[in-house]
Amino acid sequence: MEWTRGRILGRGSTATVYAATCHNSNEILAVKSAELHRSEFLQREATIISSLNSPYVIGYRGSETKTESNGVVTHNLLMEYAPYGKLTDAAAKNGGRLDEAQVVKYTRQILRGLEYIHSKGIAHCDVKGSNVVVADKGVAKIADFGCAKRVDPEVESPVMGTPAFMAPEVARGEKQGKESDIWAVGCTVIEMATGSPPWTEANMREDPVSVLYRVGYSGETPELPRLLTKEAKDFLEKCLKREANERWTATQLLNHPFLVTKPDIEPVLVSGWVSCSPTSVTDQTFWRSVEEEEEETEELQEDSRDLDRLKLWACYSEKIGRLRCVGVLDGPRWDMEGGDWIMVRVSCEGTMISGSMSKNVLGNI
Ligand SMILES: Nc1ncnc2c1ncn2[C@@H]1O[C@H](COP(=O)(O)OP(=O)(O)OP(=O)(O)O)[C@@H](O)[C@H]1O
Repeated sequence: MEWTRGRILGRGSTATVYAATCHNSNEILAVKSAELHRSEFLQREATIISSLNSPYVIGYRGSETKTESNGVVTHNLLMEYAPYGKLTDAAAKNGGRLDEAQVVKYTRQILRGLEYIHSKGIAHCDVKGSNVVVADKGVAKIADFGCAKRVDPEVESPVMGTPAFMAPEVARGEKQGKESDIWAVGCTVIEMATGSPPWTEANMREDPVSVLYRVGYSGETPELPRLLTKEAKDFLEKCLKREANERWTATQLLNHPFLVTKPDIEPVLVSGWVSCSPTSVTDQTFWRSVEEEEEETEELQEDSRDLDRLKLWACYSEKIGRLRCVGVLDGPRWDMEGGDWIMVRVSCEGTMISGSMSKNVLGNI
């Protein structure tokens, strides 16, 4: 497919997402790109989303490896473009949090997406507000399948995701599946309703290792936002059961009174949401040359590399290093996206945190 790269829409821990136009159809696309030698997650994501087709999952438009004009070989995942950005942007534009009617609407759409994904035997493994995008007509769609995997109880696979959204069994490194996605839906509802992920007391915000310990071993469940109705709190309790097998499924939750008794509201699409995104291919101010972008990209990449190297590593290396020393963690990937919460992706053979040893290790931190 012939296409032209436009400006940067967003940057994740593994790739950069650009707007692009398709030459044949003039459709605006989102193209997620990574250098080929660092595109393992992107290629996995492409394989997974190419097998999916739902109005509540970001649409697949193709994937390819390409040599750019500067000689760099990139892998590119072409996707449907979501003009209203991330769900967390929607909350930010609404004063930091969404009202309950909006929470209901988006939760319903997220669960419809998850019901479909789960029916295909796939777990998303990183459900959170910043991995849900708002597409045409204000429809929320699940995006970023970089952590997703086929659920197979026979195959041991590393746990992934974002600490504040991890279910207890994931934080302990035991297993990760459809039930863990449901816990993350509960956390995402809290995030939409309050503007912050769960476990965000002042003294916990900066320390993902403490969050992992608390989620995994404290026996606590996240605090339910006081302002929510009784129905909403009951819904959250069904998501946030510490025992994975007691959690409701996506299908059951779609029939919970919190979601069935209220009609969908019309989306409130505040124009400010689209501050950096085109609404049509004729929005020429949006389309800057790739050269301009490349300059900016190089600068930003340099900045983010510095941030990665200096700040994140300095902050966390000591604690994480202690875990790595005992073979608990190997090669974690850190990302500060989503406020103060970092994403953990582990490329080791086993699990991230295993059983009682890590409990002791974490207990010493
Ligand atoms: N289809 C899309 N349409 C519009 N913007 C998008 C789209 N997909 C992603 N983005 C933007 O690009 C950003 C980065 O995308 P994404 O989260 O998929 O990258 P990532 O490298 O996998 O990030 P993460 O660190 O969360 O894994 C998003 O936060 C969002 O702002």
